[in-house]
Amino acid sequence: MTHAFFSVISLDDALKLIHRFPRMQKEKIPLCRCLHRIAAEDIFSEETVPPFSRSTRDGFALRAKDSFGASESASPLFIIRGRVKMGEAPDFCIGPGEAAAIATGAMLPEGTDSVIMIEDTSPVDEGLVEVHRSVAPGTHVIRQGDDARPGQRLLPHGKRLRPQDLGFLAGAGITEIVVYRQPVIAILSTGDEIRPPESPLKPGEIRDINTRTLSAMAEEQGAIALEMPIVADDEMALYKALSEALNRADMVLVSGGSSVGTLDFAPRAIARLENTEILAHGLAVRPGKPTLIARCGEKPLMGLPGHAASAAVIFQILIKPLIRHITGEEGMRPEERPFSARISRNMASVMGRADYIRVAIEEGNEGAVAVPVPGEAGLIRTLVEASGLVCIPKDTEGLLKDSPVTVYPL
Ligand SMILES: Nc1nc2c(c(=O)[nH]1)N[C@H]1C(S)=C(S)[C@@H](COP(=O)(O)OP(=O)(O)OC[C@H]3O[C@@H](n4cnc5c(N)ncnc54)[C@H](O)[C@@H]3O)O[C@H]1N2
Ligand code: MOO
Repeated sequence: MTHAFFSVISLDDALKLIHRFPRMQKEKIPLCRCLHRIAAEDIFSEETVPPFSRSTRDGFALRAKDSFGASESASPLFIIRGRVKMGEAPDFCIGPGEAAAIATGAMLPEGTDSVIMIEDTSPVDEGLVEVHRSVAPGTHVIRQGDDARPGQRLLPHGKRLRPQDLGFLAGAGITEIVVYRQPVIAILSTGDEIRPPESPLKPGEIRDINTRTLSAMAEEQGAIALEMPIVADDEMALYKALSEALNRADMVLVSGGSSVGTLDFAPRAIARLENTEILAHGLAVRPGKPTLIARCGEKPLMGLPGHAASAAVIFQILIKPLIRHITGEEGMRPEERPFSARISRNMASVMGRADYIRVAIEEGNEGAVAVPVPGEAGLIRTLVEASGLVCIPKDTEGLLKDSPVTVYPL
Protein backbone atom coordinates (compact mmCIF):
# COMPACT_ATOMS: atom_id res chain seq x y z
CA MET A 1 0.00 0.00 0.00
CA THR A 2 1.20 3.51 -0.72
CA HIS A 3 0.04 6.85 0.45
CA ALA A 4 1.37 10.36 0.35
CA PHE A 5 2.27 11.04 3.95
CA PHE A 6 1.01 14.47 4.89
CA SER A 7 0.40 15.60 1.35
CA VAL A 8 -2.48 17.73 2.47
CA ILE A 9 -5.74 17.88 0.52
CA SER A 10 -8.51 20.47 0.76
CA LEU A 11 -11.67 19.85 2.75
CA ASP A 12 -13.64 19.88 -0.52
CA ASP A 13 -11.49 17.06 -1.90
CA ALA A 14 -11.85 15.16 1.39
CA LEU A 15 -15.64 15.53 1.15
CA LYS A 16 -15.52 14.13 -2.39
CA LEU A 17 -13.54 11.14 -1.09
CA ILE A 18 -15.99 10.31 1.67
CA HIS A 19 -18.90 10.39 -0.77
CA ARG A 20 -17.48 7.22 -2.31
CA PHE A 21 -18.41 5.16 0.76
CA PRO A 22 -21.58 3.11 0.29
CA ARG A 23 -24.89 3.80 2.01
CA MET A 24 -26.05 1.70 4.95
CA GLN A 25 -28.38 -1.21 4.21
CA LYS A 26 -32.12 -0.71 4.51
CA GLU A 27 -34.37 -2.34 7.10
CA LYS A 28 -38.12 -2.36 7.68
CA ILE A 29 -39.02 -1.53 11.28
CA PRO A 30 -42.14 -0.65 13.31
CA LEU A 31 -43.09 3.02 13.38
CA CYS A 32 -42.66 3.15 17.17
CA ARG A 33 -38.90 2.65 16.69
CA CYS A 34 -38.49 5.22 13.92
CA LEU A 35 -37.87 8.45 15.84
CA HIS A 36 -34.92 10.28 14.23
CA ARG A 37 -34.32 7.43 11.78
CA ILE A 38 -33.87 8.23 8.09
CA ALA A 39 -36.58 7.16 5.62
CA ALA A 40 -34.90 5.01 2.97
CA GLU A 41 -37.80 5.26 0.49
CA ASP A 42 -40.48 7.78 -0.44
CA ILE A 43 -43.56 7.05 1.68
CA PHE A 44 -46.95 7.19 -0.05
CA SER A 45 -50.44 7.21 1.41
CA GLU A 46 -52.88 4.44 0.59
CA GLU A 47 -55.67 6.19 2.42
CA THR A 48 -57.66 9.42 2.51
CA VAL A 49 -56.76 11.31 5.68
CA PRO A 50 -58.94 12.30 7.40
CA PRO A 51 -61.34 9.76 5.95
CA PHE A 52 -64.38 12.07 6.33
CA SER A 53 -65.11 15.78 6.69
CA ARG A 54 -65.39 16.66 10.35
CA SER A 55 -66.26 19.51 12.65
CA THR A 56 -63.59 21.45 14.54
CA ARG A 57 -66.11 23.06 16.92
CA ASP A 58 -69.08 22.14 19.10
CA GLY A 59 -72.15 23.66 17.44
CA PHE A 60 -74.42 23.07 14.47
CA ALA A 61 -73.62 21.78 10.99
CA LEU A 62 -75.58 23.54 8.25
CA ARG A 63 -75.44 24.83 4.69
CA ALA A 64 -73.42 28.06 4.74
CA LYS A 65 -75.66 29.79 2.24
CA ASP A 66 -78.69 29.37 4.56
CA SER A 67 -76.84 31.51 7.14
CA PHE A 68 -75.98 34.38 4.78
CA GLY A 69 -77.21 37.71 6.16
CA ALA A 70 -77.65 36.33 9.71
CA SER A 71 -76.77 38.73 12.53
CA GLU A 72 -77.66 39.47 16.18
CA SER A 73 -80.60 41.57 14.98
CA ALA A 74 -81.74 39.24 12.16
CA SER A 75 -81.24 35.64 13.34
CA PRO A 76 -82.85 32.99 11.16
CA LEU A 77 -84.33 29.86 12.72
CA PHE A 78 -83.02 26.41 11.78
CA ILE A 79 -84.79 23.10 12.31
CA ILE A 80 -82.57 20.69 14.26
CA ARG A 81 -82.81 17.42 12.29
CA GLY A 82 -80.85 15.45 14.83
CA ARG A 83 -77.54 15.07 16.69
CA VAL A 84 -74.51 13.46 15.06
CA LYS A 85 -73.12 10.66 17.22
CA MET A 86 -69.32 10.60 17.71
CA GLY A 87 -67.54 7.81 15.86
CA GLU A 88 -70.54 7.08 13.63
CA ALA A 89 -71.73 8.20 10.23
CA PRO A 90 -74.95 10.28 10.55
CA ASP A 91 -78.03 8.38 9.36
CA PHE A 92 -79.80 11.53 8.18
CA CYS A 93 -79.24 14.33 5.63
CA ILE A 94 -79.66 18.05 6.02
CA GLY A 95 -81.90 20.05 3.74
CA PRO A 96 -82.40 23.83 3.32
CA GLY A 97 -83.07 25.61 6.60
CA GLU A 98 -82.00 22.59 8.63
CA ALA A 99 -79.07 21.99 10.97
CA ALA A 100 -77.54 19.10 12.91
CA ALA A 101 -76.19 19.35 16.45
CA ILE A 102 -72.56 18.33 16.19
CA ALA A 103 -69.55 17.97 18.51
CA THR A 104 -65.89 18.63 17.70
CA GLY A 105 -64.55 15.69 15.69
CA ALA A 106 -67.92 14.35 14.51
CA MET A 107 -68.72 13.66 10.84
CA LEU A 108 -70.55 16.34 8.87
CA PRO A 109 -73.94 15.06 7.68
CA GLU A 110 -74.61 15.04 3.96
CA GLY A 111 -75.96 18.37 2.76
CA THR A 112 -73.83 20.47 5.14
CA ASP A 113 -70.63 22.34 4.37
CA SER A 114 -69.91 24.35 7.52
CA VAL A 115 -70.33 24.55 11.28
CA ILE A 116 -71.51 27.44 13.42
CA MET A 117 -70.19 27.54 16.97
CA ILE A 118 -72.70 26.96 19.74
CA GLU A 119 -71.78 30.43 21.16
CA ASP A 120 -73.21 32.03 17.98
CA THR A 121 -76.60 30.35 18.38
CA SER A 122 -79.51 30.37 20.89
CA PRO A 123 -81.76 27.41 21.48
CA VAL A 124 -85.46 28.07 20.95
CA ASP A 125 -86.69 24.60 21.90
CA GLU A 126 -85.61 20.95 21.37
CA GLY A 127 -86.10 21.19 17.64
CA LEU A 128 -85.27 24.80 16.77
CA VAL A 129 -82.15 26.96 16.99
CA GLU A 130 -81.56 30.65 16.24
CA VAL A 131 -78.37 31.51 14.30
CA HIS A 132 -76.77 34.91 15.03
CA ARG A 133 -74.03 35.10 12.41
CA SER A 134 -73.30 33.88 8.95
CA VAL A 135 -70.58 31.35 8.10
CA ALA A 136 -68.71 30.72 4.86
CA PRO A 137 -68.53 27.25 3.26
CA GLY A 138 -65.78 25.29 5.04
CA THR A 139 -65.93 27.30 8.27
CA HIS A 140 -64.89 25.12 11.25
CA VAL A 141 -64.56 22.07 9.03
CA ILE A 142 -61.57 19.82 8.26
CA ARG A 143 -62.36 18.39 4.86
CA GLN A 144 -61.95 14.76 3.92
CA GLY A 145 -58.43 14.31 2.49
CA ASP A 146 -57.05 17.63 3.82
CA ASP A 147 -54.05 15.80 5.36
CA ALA A 148 -53.48 13.30 2.55
CA ARG A 149 -55.02 11.52 -0.41
CA PRO A 150 -54.33 8.04 -1.81
CA GLY A 151 -51.11 8.03 -3.85
CA GLN A 152 -49.85 11.25 -2.29
CA ARG A 153 -46.20 11.30 -1.14
CA LEU A 154 -46.31 11.78 2.59
CA LEU A 155 -42.55 12.03 3.16
CA PRO A 156 -39.51 11.93 0.88
CA HIS A 157 -36.69 9.43 1.25
CA GLY A 158 -33.73 10.88 3.12
CA LYS A 159 -36.00 12.57 5.62
CA ARG A 160 -34.98 12.39 9.27
CA LEU A 161 -38.19 11.43 11.03
CA ARG A 162 -39.41 13.84 13.67
CA PRO A 163 -42.27 13.17 16.11
CA GLN A 164 -44.80 14.98 13.91
CA ASP A 165 -43.69 12.96 10.86
CA LEU A 166 -44.36 9.73 12.75
CA GLY A 167 -47.79 10.99 13.81
CA PHE A 168 -48.55 11.81 10.17
CA LEU A 169 -47.69 8.26 9.13
CA ALA A 170 -49.68 6.78 12.02
CA GLY A 171 -52.69 8.85 10.92
CA ALA A 172 -52.42 7.31 7.46
CA GLY A 173 -52.39 3.79 8.92
CA ILE A 174 -48.71 3.19 8.20
CA THR A 175 -47.21 1.00 10.91
CA GLU A 176 -43.87 -0.07 9.43
CA ILE A 177 -41.40 1.79 7.26
CA VAL A 178 -38.14 1.20 5.46
CA VAL A 179 -35.25 3.13 7.00
CA TYR A 180 -31.48 3.01 6.70
CA ARG A 181 -29.75 0.89 9.30
CA GLN A 182 -28.10 2.93 12.03
CA PRO A 183 -24.33 2.72 11.64
CA VAL A 184 -22.37 1.38 14.58
CA ILE A 185 -19.40 3.70 14.99
CA ALA A 186 -16.48 2.52 17.09
CA ILE A 187 -14.55 5.24 18.90
CA LEU A 188 -11.01 4.41 19.77
CA SER A 189 -8.75 6.76 21.70
CA THR A 190 -5.02 6.17 21.73
CA GLY A 191 -2.22 7.39 23.95
CA ASP A 192 -0.13 6.09 26.88
CA GLU A 193 -1.07 9.23 28.80
CA ILE A 194 -4.85 8.88 28.34
CA ARG A 195 -6.90 7.46 31.23
CA PRO A 196 -10.63 6.75 31.51
CA PRO A 197 -12.63 9.52 33.22
CA GLU A 198 -13.19 7.42 36.35
CA SER A 199 -9.44 6.78 36.90
CA PRO A 200 -7.18 8.68 39.30
CA LEU A 201 -4.31 10.34 37.47
CA LYS A 202 -0.57 9.90 37.88
CA PRO A 203 1.74 12.78 36.91
CA GLY A 204 1.84 13.11 33.13
CA GLU A 205 -1.56 11.49 32.60
CA ILE A 206 -4.78 13.17 31.45
CA ARG A 207 -8.37 11.96 31.25
CA ASP A 208 -9.97 10.82 28.04
CA ILE A 209 -12.14 13.60 26.64
CA ASN A 210 -12.40 12.56 23.01
CA THR A 211 -14.13 9.20 23.43
CA ARG A 212 -17.08 10.83 25.16
CA THR A 213 -17.25 13.87 22.88
CA LEU A 214 -17.01 11.84 19.68
CA SER A 215 -19.46 9.18 20.90
CA ALA A 216 -22.03 11.81 21.81
CA MET A 217 -21.55 13.58 18.47
CA ALA A 218 -21.98 10.28 16.65
CA GLU A 219 -25.15 9.54 18.60
CA GLU A 220 -26.47 13.01 17.83
CA GLN A 221 -26.05 12.13 14.15
CA GLY A 222 -28.15 8.99 14.60
CA ALA A 223 -25.33 6.44 14.94
CA ILE A 224 -24.84 3.82 17.65
CA ALA A 225 -21.56 4.64 19.38
CA LEU A 226 -19.32 1.81 20.45
CA GLU A 227 -16.75 3.05 22.96
CA MET A 228 -13.62 0.91 22.75
CA PRO A 229 -11.00 0.69 25.53
CA ILE A 230 -8.15 3.20 25.34
CA VAL A 231 -5.18 1.83 23.38
CA ALA A 232 -1.53 2.35 24.33
CA ASP A 233 1.00 3.93 21.95
CA ASP A 234 1.91 0.58 20.46
CA GLU A 235 1.54 -0.35 16.82
CA MET A 236 0.51 -3.98 17.43
CA ALA A 237 -1.92 -3.07 20.23
CA LEU A 238 -3.53 -0.50 17.97
CA TYR A 239 -3.61 -2.95 15.06
CA LYS A 240 -5.44 -5.51 17.21
CA ALA A 241 -7.84 -2.91 18.59
CA LEU A 242 -8.58 -1.64 15.08
CA SER A 243 -9.20 -5.17 13.80
CA GLU A 244 -11.68 -5.78 16.60
CA ALA A 245 -13.36 -2.40 16.09
CA LEU A 246 -13.70 -3.06 12.36
CA ASN A 247 -15.30 -6.45 13.06
CA ARG A 248 -17.87 -4.92 15.35
CA ALA A 249 -18.62 -1.59 13.67
CA ASP A 250 -19.57 -0.02 10.35
CA MET A 251 -17.10 2.83 10.82
CA VAL A 252 -14.12 3.47 13.11
CA LEU A 253 -12.92 6.79 14.48
CA VAL A 254 -9.42 6.78 15.95
CA SER A 255 -8.43 9.73 18.06
CA GLY A 256 -4.76 10.62 18.44
CA GLY A 257 -1.60 9.10 17.10
CA SER A 258 -2.14 10.36 13.58
CA SER A 259 0.50 13.09 13.43
CA VAL A 260 4.12 12.62 12.38
CA GLY A 261 5.82 12.04 15.74
CA THR A 262 7.60 8.79 16.60
CA LEU A 263 4.75 7.78 18.88
CA ASP A 264 2.11 8.31 16.22
CA PHE A 265 1.21 4.76 15.38
CA ALA A 266 -2.16 5.14 13.72
CA PRO A 267 -0.98 5.34 10.08
CA ARG A 268 1.37 2.38 10.58
CA ALA A 269 -1.21 0.25 12.39
CA ILE A 270 -3.78 1.09 9.71
CA ALA A 271 -1.33 0.12 6.98
CA ARG A 272 -1.07 -3.37 8.56
CA LEU A 273 -4.78 -4.05 8.18
CA GLU A 274 -5.89 -6.21 5.26
CA ASN A 275 -7.81 -4.78 2.35
CA THR A 276 -7.17 -1.26 3.62
CA GLU A 277 -6.21 1.85 1.76
CA ILE A 278 -5.21 5.21 3.18
CA LEU A 279 -7.03 7.65 0.92
CA ALA A 280 -5.66 10.85 2.44
CA HIS A 281 -3.44 11.88 5.32
CA GLY A 282 -3.43 15.58 6.00
CA LEU A 283 -6.16 18.18 5.54
CA ALA A 284 -5.57 21.81 4.62
CA VAL A 285 -7.56 22.96 7.63
CA ARG A 286 -6.77 24.32 11.07
CA PRO A 287 -7.26 22.73 13.51
CA GLY A 288 -7.13 19.18 12.28
CA LYS A 289 -4.26 18.98 9.83
CA PRO A 290 -3.22 15.38 10.80
CA THR A 291 -6.66 13.94 9.85
CA LEU A 292 -6.47 10.60 8.09
CA ILE A 293 -9.06 9.04 5.76
CA ALA A 294 -8.84 5.32 5.07
CA ARG A 295 -11.15 2.61 3.85
CA CYS A 296 -11.09 -0.92 5.16
CA GLY A 297 -13.07 -2.91 2.63
CA GLU A 298 -16.14 -0.72 2.31
CA LYS A 299 -15.86 0.71 5.83
CA PRO A 300 -14.55 4.21 6.62
CA LEU A 301 -11.67 4.34 9.07
CA MET A 302 -10.98 7.90 10.08
CA GLY A 303 -8.00 9.14 12.06
CA LEU A 304 -8.76 12.28 14.05
CA PRO A 305 -6.25 14.57 15.75
CA GLY A 306 -5.77 13.98 19.45
CA HIS A 307 -6.25 17.60 20.54
CA ALA A 308 -9.74 17.70 21.99
CA ALA A 309 -11.10 20.72 20.12
CA SER A 310 -9.39 19.62 16.87
CA ALA A 311 -11.06 16.21 17.01
CA ALA A 312 -14.44 17.82 17.63
CA VAL A 313 -14.00 20.36 14.81
CA ILE A 314 -13.02 17.59 12.39
CA PHE A 315 -16.09 15.69 13.47
CA GLN A 316 -18.24 18.71 12.62
CA ILE A 317 -16.74 19.46 9.22
CA LEU A 318 -15.89 15.96 7.95
CA ILE A 319 -17.35 13.12 10.03
CA LYS A 320 -20.82 14.62 10.23
CA PRO A 321 -21.12 14.87 6.42
CA LEU A 322 -19.77 11.31 6.21
CA ILE A 323 -22.41 9.98 8.61
CA ARG A 324 -25.12 11.91 6.79
CA HIS A 325 -23.93 10.38 3.55
CA ILE A 326 -23.90 6.75 4.71
CA THR A 327 -27.19 7.11 6.59
CA GLY A 328 -28.83 8.76 3.57
CA GLU A 329 -29.91 11.85 5.49
CA GLU A 330 -30.96 14.70 3.20
CA GLY A 331 -31.94 18.27 3.92
CA MET A 332 -30.62 20.39 6.71
CA ARG A 333 -31.76 20.05 10.29
CA PRO A 334 -33.26 23.39 11.40
CA GLU A 335 -30.87 23.67 14.36
CA GLU A 336 -27.88 23.28 12.03
CA ARG A 337 -28.84 26.05 9.62
CA PRO A 338 -25.91 28.50 9.21
CA PHE A 339 -26.61 32.12 10.00
CA SER A 340 -24.95 35.48 9.32
CA ALA A 341 -23.05 37.54 11.85
CA ARG A 342 -20.28 40.14 12.00
CA ILE A 343 -16.90 39.30 13.44
CA SER A 344 -16.11 41.27 16.63
CA ARG A 345 -12.42 41.87 15.94
CA ASN A 346 -9.63 41.49 13.40
CA MET A 347 -8.69 37.81 12.98
CA ALA A 348 -5.38 36.86 11.38
CA SER A 349 -5.17 33.57 9.52
CA VAL A 350 -2.49 31.57 7.73
CA MET A 351 -2.68 31.29 3.95
CA GLY A 352 -3.01 27.76 2.59
CA ARG A 353 -5.24 26.31 5.33
CA ALA A 354 -8.92 26.94 5.96
CA ASP A 355 -9.12 28.20 9.54
CA TYR A 356 -12.12 27.05 11.58
CA ILE A 357 -12.39 29.48 14.44
CA ARG A 358 -14.65 28.89 17.39
CA VAL A 359 -16.99 31.77 18.13
CA ALA A 360 -19.43 32.74 20.85
CA ILE A 361 -22.51 34.63 19.66
CA GLU A 362 -23.60 37.92 21.17
CA GLU A 363 -26.57 40.05 20.17
CA GLY A 364 -25.38 43.42 18.82
CA ASN A 365 -27.42 46.47 17.78
CA GLU A 366 -27.25 45.38 14.15
CA GLY A 367 -27.70 41.62 14.64
CA ALA A 368 -25.53 38.73 15.72
CA VAL A 369 -21.86 39.32 16.57
CA ALA A 370 -19.37 36.43 16.36
CA VAL A 371 -16.78 36.73 19.14
CA PRO A 372 -13.74 34.47 18.60
CA VAL A 373 -12.98 32.24 21.59
CA PRO A 374 -9.22 32.35 22.24
CA GLY A 375 -7.28 29.25 23.23
CA GLU A 376 -5.34 26.23 22.00
CA ALA A 377 -6.99 23.41 20.05
CA GLY A 378 -6.11 21.10 22.95
CA LEU A 379 -8.59 22.92 25.18
CA ILE A 380 -12.11 21.50 25.06
CA ARG A 381 -13.27 24.58 27.01
CA THR A 382 -12.85 26.62 23.82
CA LEU A 383 -15.61 24.54 22.26
CA VAL A 384 -17.79 24.67 25.34
CA GLU A 385 -17.69 28.47 25.27
CA ALA A 386 -18.36 28.51 21.53
CA SER A 387 -21.71 28.15 19.87
CA GLY A 388 -20.52 28.12 16.30
CA LEU A 389 -17.66 27.77 13.84
CA VAL A 390 -16.59 30.42 11.33
CA CYS A 391 -14.41 29.43 8.41
CA ILE A 392 -11.67 31.76 7.19
CA PRO A 393 -11.00 30.41 3.68
CA LYS A 394 -7.56 29.01 2.90
CA ASP A 395 -6.50 31.76 0.52
CA THR A 396 -7.36 34.59 2.92
CA GLU A 397 -4.96 36.32 5.31
CA GLY A 398 -7.68 37.01 7.84
CA LEU A 399 -10.82 38.94 8.57
CA LEU A 400 -11.25 42.59 9.42
CA LYS A 401 -13.38 43.60 12.40
CA ASP A 402 -17.07 43.83 11.42
CA SER A 403 -16.66 41.66 8.30
CA PRO A 404 -19.74 39.59 7.57
CA VAL A 405 -19.24 35.89 8.36
CA THR A 406 -21.30 32.71 8.17
CA VAL A 407 -21.66 30.87 11.46
CA TYR A 408 -22.14 27.09 11.50
CA PRO A 409 -23.90 26.24 14.77
CA LEU A 410 -22.26 23.78 17.14
N1 LIG B 1 6.19 18.69 15.44
C1 LIG B 1 4.87 18.70 15.26
N2 LIG B 1 4.09 18.42 16.29
C2 LIG B 1 2.77 18.44 16.13
C3 LIG B 1 2.20 18.77 14.89
C4 LIG B 1 3.05 19.04 13.80
O1 LIG B 1 2.63 19.32 12.67
N3 LIG B 1 4.39 18.97 14.04
N4 LIG B 1 0.84 18.83 14.76
C5 LIG B 1 0.13 19.20 15.99
C6 LIG B 1 -1.26 19.13 15.78
S1 LIG B 1 -1.90 20.33 14.82
C7 LIG B 1 -2.02 18.21 16.38
S2 LIG B 1 -3.71 18.27 16.23
C8 LIG B 1 -1.50 17.12 17.13
C9 LIG B 1 -2.07 15.85 16.57
O2 LIG B 1 -1.44 14.81 17.04
P1 LIG B 1 -2.05 13.36 17.07
O3 LIG B 1 -3.31 13.30 16.28
O4 LIG B 1 -0.98 12.44 16.71
O5 LIG B 1 -2.51 13.23 18.56
P2 LIG B 1 -1.66 12.90 19.86
O6 LIG B 1 -0.26 13.33 19.67
O7 LIG B 1 -1.93 11.53 20.23
O8 LIG B 1 -2.40 13.87 20.86
C10 LIG B 1 -2.35 15.26 20.76
C11 LIG B 1 -2.77 15.88 22.09
O9 LIG B 1 -4.10 15.51 22.39
C12 LIG B 1 -4.19 14.81 23.62
N5 LIG B 1 -5.18 13.74 23.50
C13 LIG B 1 -5.07 12.67 22.71
N6 LIG B 1 -6.13 11.88 22.86
C14 LIG B 1 -6.93 12.46 23.74
C15 LIG B 1 -8.17 12.10 24.33
N7 LIG B 1 -8.81 10.97 23.99
N8 LIG B 1 -8.75 12.94 25.22
C16 LIG B 1 -8.10 14.09 25.58
N9 LIG B 1 -6.91 14.49 25.05
C17 LIG B 1 -6.33 13.67 24.17
C18 LIG B 1 -2.80 14.27 23.84
O10 LIG B 1 -2.54 14.02 25.18
C19 LIG B 1 -1.94 15.37 23.25
O11 LIG B 1 -1.80 16.41 24.18
O12 LIG B 1 -0.10 17.06 17.05
C20 LIG B 1 0.55 18.35 17.17
N10 LIG B 1 1.94 18.16 17.22
O1 MOO C 1 -4.36 21.05 13.61
MO1 MOO C 1 -4.09 20.55 15.25
O2 MOO C 1 -5.42 19.72 14.84
O3 MOO C 1 -3.99 22.24 15.53
O4 MOO C 1 -4.88 21.04 16.61
